[in-house]
Amino acid sequence: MKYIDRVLEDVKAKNADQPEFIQAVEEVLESLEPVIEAHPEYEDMAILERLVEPDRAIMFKVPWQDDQGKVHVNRGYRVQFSNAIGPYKGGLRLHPSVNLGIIKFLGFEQIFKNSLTTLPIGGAKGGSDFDPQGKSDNEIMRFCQSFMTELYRHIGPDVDVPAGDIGTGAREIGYMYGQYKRIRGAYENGVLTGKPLPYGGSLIRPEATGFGAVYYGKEVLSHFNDSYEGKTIACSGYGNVAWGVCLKAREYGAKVVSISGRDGYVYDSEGITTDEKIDFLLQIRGSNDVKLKDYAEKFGCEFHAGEKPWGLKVDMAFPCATQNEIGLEEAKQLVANGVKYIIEGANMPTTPEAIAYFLENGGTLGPAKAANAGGVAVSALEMAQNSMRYSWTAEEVDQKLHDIMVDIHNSSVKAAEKYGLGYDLIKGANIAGFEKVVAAMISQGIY
Ligand SMILES: NC(=O)C1=CN([C@@H]2O[C@H](COP(=O)(O)OP(=O)(O)OC[C@H]3O[C@@H](n4cnc5c(N)ncnc54)[C@H](OP(=O)(O)O)[C@@H]3O)[C@@H](O)[C@H]2O)C=CC1
Ligand SMILES: O=C(O)CCC(=O)C(=O)O
Repeated sequence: MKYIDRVLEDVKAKNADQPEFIQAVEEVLESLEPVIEAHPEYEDMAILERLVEPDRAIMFKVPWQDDQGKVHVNRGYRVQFSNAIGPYKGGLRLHPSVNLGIIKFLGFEQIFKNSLTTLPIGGAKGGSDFDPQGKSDNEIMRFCQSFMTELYRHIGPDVDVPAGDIGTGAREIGYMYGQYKRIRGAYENGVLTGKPLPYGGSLIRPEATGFGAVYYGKEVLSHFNDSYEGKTIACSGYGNVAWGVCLKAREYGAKVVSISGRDGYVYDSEGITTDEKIDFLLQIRGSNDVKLKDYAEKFGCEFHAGEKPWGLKVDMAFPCATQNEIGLEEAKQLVANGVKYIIEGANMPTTPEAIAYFLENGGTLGPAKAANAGGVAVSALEMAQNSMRYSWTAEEVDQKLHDIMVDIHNSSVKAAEKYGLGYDLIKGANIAGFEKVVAAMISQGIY
């Protein structure tokens, strides 16, 4: 049996209850086939076995008290995958669907994504099955404090640096940092990124993932002598990433016509292009009672309960909500409507069947680990600013982010071309991310 197949079989056997993790590993390993063929020595070094097994997976209880005095217990996770090229780095997801397999898939993806940024950050992810929706500010604070009361012993500015993800924004990071500082008795603000500005947050971090995805998309469009001008975009989610996409797409002359949540999607044929509309996304994200339906009512557009926006007739799709939100049926709808580009803002939003169908039918897909790497890239820039005890201007950070996204696109293209794969952004991103991590692993000896 071929090396890759043997490793994959082993991953499937050992992690049978973790379908998302298996899906992420399968995609990466399949991409690496030409690299493994060119480097038979990797088998003896067990490079793939060492990559698919996290350095450690920490699971802990998170007890917290609600406003009525009742105690609840959630499960917390931190999976530290690889610190070959820098401290472990990756977000914290707070969502009821969180389990070990989901955190492992996200942490595994993070190894290659972080490598692509060219910055010195390893791969990790964490979170909890706590649902912030419907909770008061005080309940969220008590949860975050309890979560950090265990997490603090596993992290540090040179050890592991968590950040936001679904359900974790600047407010949650602030509560967690306060607790970390209290326990450690040290300022150490480089221990978390995505902090609010007054104590070491970086300008452009909130915008970074969405801006980065649009910058990356611009490189893809340029490859086809195309541009954003006049394009319509179907976007999912209404959170941090979707908000950044709306802002930057407007600047480039494109318009986002949909946003979505778990209860359905809004179709705004005029485009989410005014400051009032874009700011309203922040209100939905930050409030417990403002909902997508309210957007539709306020701005006089359609709300489609229980549906996804992938049947809309648009030019581009930016999935910015969650994993596997575009399946085969949705890919067929996109192709039938003439959508040529999917740029993944969310992590692993497109299923393997959907990707295969979309590509076979002439579409181009910018994979998550490349397209949404802008968020973690600016997190690494936040770490750099914290170390220097200095802040760059918004223009400086934005320029660095832009250059990093161009570089991610170009290094993916180059890596695919090196192995005769043509313009293959998925395989190219996996190979480019892998090559740097493996070089570091080999030079550091077996561990
Ligand atoms: N924030 C960042 O810097 C980065 C984020 N990402 C990825 O981008 C995606 C969005 O993250 P972000 O914007 O930060 O998160 P937010 O919490 O700000 O927003 C999440 C959005 O996704 C929707 N969503 C979440 N789960 C589901 C679900 N099961 N079904 C339908 N909709 C869902 C939410 O709607 P509702 O509230 O109704 O569930 C909300 O609109 C995630 O995949 C994340 O991993 C990737 C790189 C960096
Ligand atoms: O900024 C970070 O460290 C994490 C971003 C993240 O969670 C992601 O890239 O998926």
